[in-house]
Amino acid sequence: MGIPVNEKVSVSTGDAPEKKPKTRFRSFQLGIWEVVLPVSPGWDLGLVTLPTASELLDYLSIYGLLFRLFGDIYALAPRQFVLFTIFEFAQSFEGSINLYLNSQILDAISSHLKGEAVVRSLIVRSLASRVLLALMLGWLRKNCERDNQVLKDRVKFFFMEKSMHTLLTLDPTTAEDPDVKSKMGNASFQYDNEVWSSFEAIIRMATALLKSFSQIALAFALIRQHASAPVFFALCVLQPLLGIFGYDELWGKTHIIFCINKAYERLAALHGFAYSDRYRVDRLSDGVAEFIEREFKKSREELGDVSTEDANREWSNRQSFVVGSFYGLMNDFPMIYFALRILFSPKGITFSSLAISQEAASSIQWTIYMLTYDSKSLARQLSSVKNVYARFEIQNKMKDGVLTYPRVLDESVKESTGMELEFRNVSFKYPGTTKPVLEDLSFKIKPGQMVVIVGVNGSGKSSTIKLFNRLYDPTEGEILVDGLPLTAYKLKDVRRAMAILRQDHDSYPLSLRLNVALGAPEREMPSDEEIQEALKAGGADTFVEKLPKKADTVLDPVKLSSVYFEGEALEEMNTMVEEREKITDVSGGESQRLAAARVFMRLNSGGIRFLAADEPTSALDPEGEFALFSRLRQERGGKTVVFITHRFGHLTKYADLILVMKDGRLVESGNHIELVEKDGEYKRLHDVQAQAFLPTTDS
Ligand SMILES: Nc1ncnc2c1ncn2[C@@H]1O[C@H](COP(=O)(O)OP(=O)(O)OP(=O)(O)O)[C@@H](O)[C@H]1O
Repeated sequence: MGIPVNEKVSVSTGDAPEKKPKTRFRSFQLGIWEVVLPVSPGWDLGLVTLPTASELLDYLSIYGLLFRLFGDIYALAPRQFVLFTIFEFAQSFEGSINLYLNSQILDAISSHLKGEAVVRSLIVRSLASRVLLALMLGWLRKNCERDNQVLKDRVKFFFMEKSMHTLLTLDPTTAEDPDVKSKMGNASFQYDNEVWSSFEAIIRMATALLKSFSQIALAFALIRQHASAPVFFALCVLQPLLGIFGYDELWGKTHIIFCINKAYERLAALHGFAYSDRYRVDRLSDGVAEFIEREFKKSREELGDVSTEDANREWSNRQSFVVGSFYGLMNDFPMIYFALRILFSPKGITFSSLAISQEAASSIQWTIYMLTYDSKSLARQLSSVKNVYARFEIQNKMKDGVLTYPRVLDESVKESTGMELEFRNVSFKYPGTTKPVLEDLSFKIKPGQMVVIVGVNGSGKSSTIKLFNRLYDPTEGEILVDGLPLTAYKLKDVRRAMAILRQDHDSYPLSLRLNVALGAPEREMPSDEEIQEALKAGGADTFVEKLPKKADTVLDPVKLSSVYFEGEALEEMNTMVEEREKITDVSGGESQRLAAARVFMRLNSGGIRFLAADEPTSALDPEGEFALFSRLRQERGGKTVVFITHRFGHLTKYADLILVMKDGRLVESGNHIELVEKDGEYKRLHDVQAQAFLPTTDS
């Protein structure tokens, strides 16, 4: 292991230096790359790093998890679990049985070569046993396949469902916590089965160990009469053992590789620009293509003959040829030893002892390699299992209330008049930020009122709406709903009584029908008529009608196809994939109409006492905007309604209350007439809009 040139050692400060132990890094230059590696507190042996005491303790706690893991998997499919484990362990004896049978055949061949009598039945029995064993294991393997698949899928979906449940119930503050984020990880639907991979790796390691030990034990039993056997074994394991100390590859280590050659970076960027579909139109305009070619040539010249070999290979190239040759020669030590024995002391060496020793020794070599390679990945996989289980323990930071909502204490009051909402000196900062986005906000919205919140960009309007349904809790102050603290109610109940059309709405990667049906998630699938009604109310019916699959269109289908193209069928196959996985583009306005349809579905499902619409018309044409506002206003009956809009001309004249926000504060409140008379922020915003419609005085 050579010490790299240009090595620098640095210490990371991290985000919270007082909490995390500081990591030391070493960095050095390899060709056009800078490689940064953490300096491990353990003893770095090249291929493996011996763990520190605290890491050892950590491993022990991880191994405690195995009982839970095995218990859970057993409970999911007891029969399949038992079959899988028995089969895997049974396979580990295959090697030793074969070794034993081989030794019998080799002994017979050896006797034959020495001109001694051969026991034919022994050879036949050994050969037949080998064939029988291969057939039996093949048959078992085939029959276990289905059971293994069942076990694997049950494990996959069990942990997937549990992880999804955690994810779906996280409040935004908890979800944004870096620790929670790292526990949740990035899941891929098709390939993510980390728990199964870990389980398989554990079993694989255990069976490999068993296999090697049984082979070694048998080999010793078979050749123990030869004094040379222990020396021979020692030579066989020398190579892999020394390999642990001397093997020095970059890929097995934690590292970052940065490119530090500006010309190479520019070449990569220009190449990306030339190949990306995204810039096709730009490339064709204004002579951009020639510019790219010219710059590419210039950067190529600037790069010169500097090696652009990847960093992993550059790393390996550093090893001296003497060390490399020595490791190569170590592979042949056993053979060299036998050759020398034949030259100087041939007594006791037989043909079969040589072959059996060689076979057992290669098994030891393989086990050592496997243990060194797999132990690292096993530790990683076990810590990912630990992560999976830690996910299920994540507690939401936001505490749920206990009161049901609505509080129908008086049975005579059946009809809802809407929700009463009061902010008392509310201030709010987003988690992880220092600047309050809302400051000392106090207002009261009476049941059934129609309220419009106005203010310039960034004044805090959307943040206020996020506090209404407890996406976040205020950092200071209190919000009351129907006279009681919002935090006292069951979150689910309060959210169920609200319909919110958010500004940053999105279309879901599901069919348009489901996009709308999700407005009323408690219900069974709504009928076609109900979906149509909601689409119509949201103004989305016309564009949905024009789509070939109408409400069954999936805007952005999940890509599960995998294709390998070769030869003439290429074009047709391309078309087949495109047809199946075609993305249906909708405009911003159409997507907004779809979100509105979802909210109408929610309103139609009943029980809604509060409706908020945060700039629901920003992408709509004026006609669409007017129609949507009119339909939303019609929904007022029995509800408190809050609108946020920059184009408030349609609305403020109907509003019972207008809240004017600026820099996170409430600067004015009242109705349209009162606020115009006040001649303040509202009047200013109002006049800017009115100005656009006045005749221009320019000549
Ligand atoms: N998730 C977030 N994390 C941190 N800061 C945020 C977050 N969302 C909004 N902000 C900040 O909070 C402030 C108020 O934003 P908010 O969206 O509430 O304003 P707004 O009045 O609705 O603006 P607009 O009219 O542009 O929609 C802004 O400075 C914004 O950058």
